[in-house]
Amino acid sequence: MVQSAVLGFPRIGKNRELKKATEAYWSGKISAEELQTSAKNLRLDHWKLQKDQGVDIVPSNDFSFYDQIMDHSFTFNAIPERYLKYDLSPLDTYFAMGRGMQRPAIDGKPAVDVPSQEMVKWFDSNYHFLRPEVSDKTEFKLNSTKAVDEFLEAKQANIQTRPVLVGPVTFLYLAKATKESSVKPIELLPKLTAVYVELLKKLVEAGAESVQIDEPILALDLSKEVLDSYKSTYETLAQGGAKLILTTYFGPLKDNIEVLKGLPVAGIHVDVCRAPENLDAALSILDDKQILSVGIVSGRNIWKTDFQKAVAVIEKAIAAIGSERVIVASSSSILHIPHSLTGEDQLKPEIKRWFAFAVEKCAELAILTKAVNEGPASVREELEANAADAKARAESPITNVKAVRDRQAAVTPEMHTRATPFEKRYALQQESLKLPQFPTTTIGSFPQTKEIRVTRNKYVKGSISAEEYDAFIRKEITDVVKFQENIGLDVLVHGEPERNDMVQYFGEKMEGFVFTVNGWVQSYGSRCVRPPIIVGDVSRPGPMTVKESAFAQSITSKPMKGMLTAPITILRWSFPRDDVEESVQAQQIALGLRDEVLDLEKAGVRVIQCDEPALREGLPLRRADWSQYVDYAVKAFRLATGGVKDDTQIHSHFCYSDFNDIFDAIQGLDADVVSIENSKSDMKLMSVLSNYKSCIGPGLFDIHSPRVPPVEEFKERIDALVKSVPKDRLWINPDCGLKTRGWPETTADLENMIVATRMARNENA
Ligand code: MET
Ligand SMILES: [Zn+2]
Repeated sequence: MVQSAVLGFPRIGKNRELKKATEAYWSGKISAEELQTSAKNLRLDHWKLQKDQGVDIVPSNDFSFYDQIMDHSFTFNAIPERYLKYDLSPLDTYFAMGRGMQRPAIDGKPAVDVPSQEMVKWFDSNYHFLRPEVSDKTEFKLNSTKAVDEFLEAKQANIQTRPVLVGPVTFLYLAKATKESSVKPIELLPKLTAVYVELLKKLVEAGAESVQIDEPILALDLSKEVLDSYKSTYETLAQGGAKLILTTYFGPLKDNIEVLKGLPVAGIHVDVCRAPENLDAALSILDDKQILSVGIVSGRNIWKTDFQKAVAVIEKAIAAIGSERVIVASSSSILHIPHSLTGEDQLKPEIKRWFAFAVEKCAELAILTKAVNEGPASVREELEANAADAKARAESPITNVKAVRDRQAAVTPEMHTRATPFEKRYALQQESLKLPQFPTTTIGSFPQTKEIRVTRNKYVKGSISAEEYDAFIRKEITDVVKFQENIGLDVLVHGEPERNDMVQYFGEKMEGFVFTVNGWVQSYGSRCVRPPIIVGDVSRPGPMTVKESAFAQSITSKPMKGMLTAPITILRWSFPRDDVEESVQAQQIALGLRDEVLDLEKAGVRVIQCDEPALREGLPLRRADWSQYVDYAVKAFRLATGGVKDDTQIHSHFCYSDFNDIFDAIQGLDADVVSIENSKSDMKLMSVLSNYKSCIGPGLFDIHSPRVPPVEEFKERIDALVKSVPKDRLWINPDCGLKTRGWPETTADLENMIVATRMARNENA
């Protein structure tokens, strides 16, 4: 009999209960015991929920208070010394690793001041993990029995679970060596694997019938050294006596499949949503007993699974190896999708029927499994309903809008190109904008005060009128403009007070998007996001930002920068469609933005910024796929911005990433000025900066921190930059928008930045 399996369930809870409980604990409102109790209740709820939907194999140890990788660092005692010296409780040590800790001395306990571990994106998802830190001094040992405890907790509730562990090769591959250590993390595999064996033995003793061991790095380009390590590592792991299901996801295994051949594991899981070819690849290397777990229900998007296609794939696996050896599974953990569709009553029924969130995906797994075990007749109604939903979606007018498609068909290469090369048009812009050397600017948003949020909520709820809200926004803009004039910034912004979020704001103004009320997904720790969903062809019915930007420009003689979110960021921070290529969706968004850019220009806005912070994260996992992505991403930006006059200045902005990999792409955008987050990266951008051909503003202060750098520090940074960037190409700005900061530090930061800039101008005139 085929069995169904979920690889990991969203842990934050239907109404973000976990977020609320952990934040309450952090602020001292509830005790550690109360926090543990609510976590335990959530775990139990989630196991029951999955069982109730009919899932056979449900995961345990997929729960985490902060991040699953950090749980492994903690479990295996990869805890950097700096977190141990304060004698914190284990739970507080753990949270300190995740979010840092700063508190004054109290009751004879010393003051604590320790930053968090480094946070990194989980492959190409929007989930973030805390990068493990190891050194030759790391003493791997079992520091926590979380995996065993959670297994037993479920068992006590009469639920047999399959514990999830992140595999040792993936763990060390994602780790970094501590500053003091020169060890290559992967060299520590033998030591770490020995402790995994101990843990596996404990799980077997506790009654675990099999263990899911995740090795997602197998979807990456790997060195021979890493690939070779699989054999010895898994031979050692076999001593643990557990039936291991080696689990891969997020992409094609390609040649990496070879290292799985002959490994002493009970089975292999592959993602056939992202890479259908994984099915044949896996079938070709299994021995005659190994299980194949077929990841056919996507853990990465919110679309209903096409049952007809899915059944055909599963049947193929059954035909090859027999139903006893096939598992029907989610492609990856489903933590990347919202909890459930229940309560999303604002969604039009004709659109809601296209979606399946986590709970609904569990039901899908059960239906598919029944279909292959008992025959299609056993779930006829479900199969028919699913086919009808798919048909309705394919035929829906919103998924194929003629006007949008016609416009796409008429896009010409010239539309991606500014009329005049940078050198020449920049001279014209200088003439018209009359900016000093080292022009100063900000990235767009100013502090989103409580008053702004409260007033916006009132407007959304209808308790104030559109006129009252407009007047409020105008006053906010006026204040921010005056502030910038007073402290002496050169290129001003309107401050973005009208925006809830840089993607949602545009989604709401365009056709083709829908929004959930409760579709939260964990991004990192207790932070959750609620991505818009792209459901149809995207277009822009009318101006989105012109009113605010034109007003802001009308009250100052300084240049006002119009502020837009660029195509890839809108696409990446939404749930994209799965029925149309992402390149097509990016182009649709770009055409809408193009109209906006031209309308801004018409309204007298001479500087326009299109933020593309998500450009880096869209890079495919395999290098061979990069150029195709970069090509359409760059084209989308150029299509959005390429139609302006020579003396209209196009800016772009990048943050949250390591830019080395996309520096050519950034150059390819042909923007006149780019600002790049830089302050946290120890100015490591420096080496590439000198090669940049247009203007560049490396961020001068970290907007995530309330700390205000003194003037001297700003001056040092500017001096360092002047050495690598041509003097007439350097712009001065913060790392990113200021919306999460308060006014006092914003004022102090910007004042110091401007004083230092003036000093630098005097020295470099
Ligand atoms: C994450 S990038 C943010 C850019 C946006 N213009 C802001 O200033 O907030
Ligand atoms: Zn930013």
